[in-house]
Amino acid sequence: MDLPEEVIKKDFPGRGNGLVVAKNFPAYSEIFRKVPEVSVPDSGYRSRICANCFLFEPATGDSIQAGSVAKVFSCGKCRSTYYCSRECQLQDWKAYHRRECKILGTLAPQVPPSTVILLMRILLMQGDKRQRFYSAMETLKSHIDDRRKTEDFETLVVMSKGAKEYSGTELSLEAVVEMLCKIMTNSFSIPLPTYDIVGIIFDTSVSLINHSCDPNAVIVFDKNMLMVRAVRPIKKGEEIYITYTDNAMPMPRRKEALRTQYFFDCQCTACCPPSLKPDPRNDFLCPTCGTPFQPYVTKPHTGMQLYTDIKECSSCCYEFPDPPNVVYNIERKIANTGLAEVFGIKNDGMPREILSKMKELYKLKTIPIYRSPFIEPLASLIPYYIKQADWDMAIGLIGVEYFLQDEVRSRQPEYAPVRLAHMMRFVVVLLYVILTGECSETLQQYSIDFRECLWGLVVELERLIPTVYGKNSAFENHIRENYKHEMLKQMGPVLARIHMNSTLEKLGWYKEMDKIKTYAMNFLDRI
Ligand SMILES: C[S@@+](CC[C@H](N)C(=O)[O-])C[C@H]1O[C@@H](n2cnc3c(N)ncnc32)[C@H](O)[C@@H]1O
Repeated sequence: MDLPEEVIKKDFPGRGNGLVVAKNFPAYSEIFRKVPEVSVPDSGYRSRICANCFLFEPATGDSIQAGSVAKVFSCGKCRSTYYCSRECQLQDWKAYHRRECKILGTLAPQVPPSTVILLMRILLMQGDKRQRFYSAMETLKSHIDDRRKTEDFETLVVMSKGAKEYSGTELSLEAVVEMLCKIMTNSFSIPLPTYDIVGIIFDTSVSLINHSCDPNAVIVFDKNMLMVRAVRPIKKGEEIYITYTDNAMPMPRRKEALRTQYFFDCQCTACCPPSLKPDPRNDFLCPTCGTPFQPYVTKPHTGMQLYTDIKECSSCCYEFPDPPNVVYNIERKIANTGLAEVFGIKNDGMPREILSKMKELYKLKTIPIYRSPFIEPLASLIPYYIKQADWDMAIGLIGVEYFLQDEVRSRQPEYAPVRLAHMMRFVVVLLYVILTGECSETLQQYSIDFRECLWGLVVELERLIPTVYGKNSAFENHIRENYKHEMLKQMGPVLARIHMNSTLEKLGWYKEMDKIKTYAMNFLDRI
């Protein structure tokens, strides 16, 4: 474990070790950065990403497209590990690959799950590196006894058996299972700026960061460089918190996810605030007047005491049917749609099904569109409609995401990495619409100047990316070189000068974006 001197490991009763800062960090500053100790590309991306530096070019808002990654080539021996350069290949060979290459070659064309490869990389470590890593791992939580009680435990044992056999480790199966449990508790996924998850990392210092649903820090990657960055000011002596779950979910669902995946009952300031703070993630709406209400009790509670008693709307005095089960009934309706479990489109019929279920819930007028369970399903529809080149739908959904959901889902929307990913996707879609000239009559009625919208989004992205990723990140360079320069070139010298020397306000960007917002709001009633 190697920590910079500004960060100190500290034991906290109830949550184990955590990291605190030894000096003040202003908002949007970098707390520390490092190349993670062990990283492995996700199986789905293995042949399209460099296993050493995770080189990518975020060319679309949704997934890596052929041609968007600098050309990678496979290791000539195992043919299942890819690199962008001989230098990367050599570095990875020295660090890990020389010990796993033969094993992967024997298994090819099958590739073990990335968690198993990661486990093998740890089992195959040797010498000083092994000693240092294993002793840093010792105190990390495995939750093995909790995991033993879960349905998935058998799968973990099978995966451990595989890794033990392939690696030929002298460790007992029990020790390997415990190691896998530590990986499950302490590894993090690698998101591209587009929010595609392309791999996992395990790092004995980064894994010490504890969770809060109201985090003060975020982990981002610039290629394979991991950065822990403050999203608000963090005072000397304060603990660093990131979020482990989908932070757009309402409190009971976040708590459930943390309990089942990380085995703790979250008592953070968002789950048990010292004073009653409105949190839009927990909003329900009065179906008559639309006033939000917050039904969850905010003291440490058991499942039984989760709701406060809601009898009538505090604003219009509408009497809710069936008190005190109001919220329970709404939550049951949400659960019945299955929408909360939708994280991607798996078959052709699914988009229509998702849309009709969203409509069903939207019509109840009791759950606001800006919160879960509308967020994930809506996000998964966007790439589908982009692929269909259905711009009416794509722009409508992106508009809802950008104007209505992002403002609420991220506490500091301007500085949330996911918000930037959505802006990037917005850019890509507008570009398609402009290039193809395909714009339906419905969209035309709004007289939107898509070029102006696109220009403003690119300028905003260029301004915001350094606050999240630091200066000169691959993402920032990509936006500048592939979008901004190109747009300026296309405008010609006169227009380019006007745009470069003017504010977005003067250029009328906000007015044009408002037209898309209006379109998105009307779109909600139309679908
Ligand atoms: C990635 S580890 C964080 C480091 C950990 N505290 C340790 O000592 O190894 C995740 C585990 O830490 C604990 N943890 C993290 N955040 C917590 C929190 N807010 N409250 C209680 N326990 C927490 C849980 O046991 C969780 O499974």
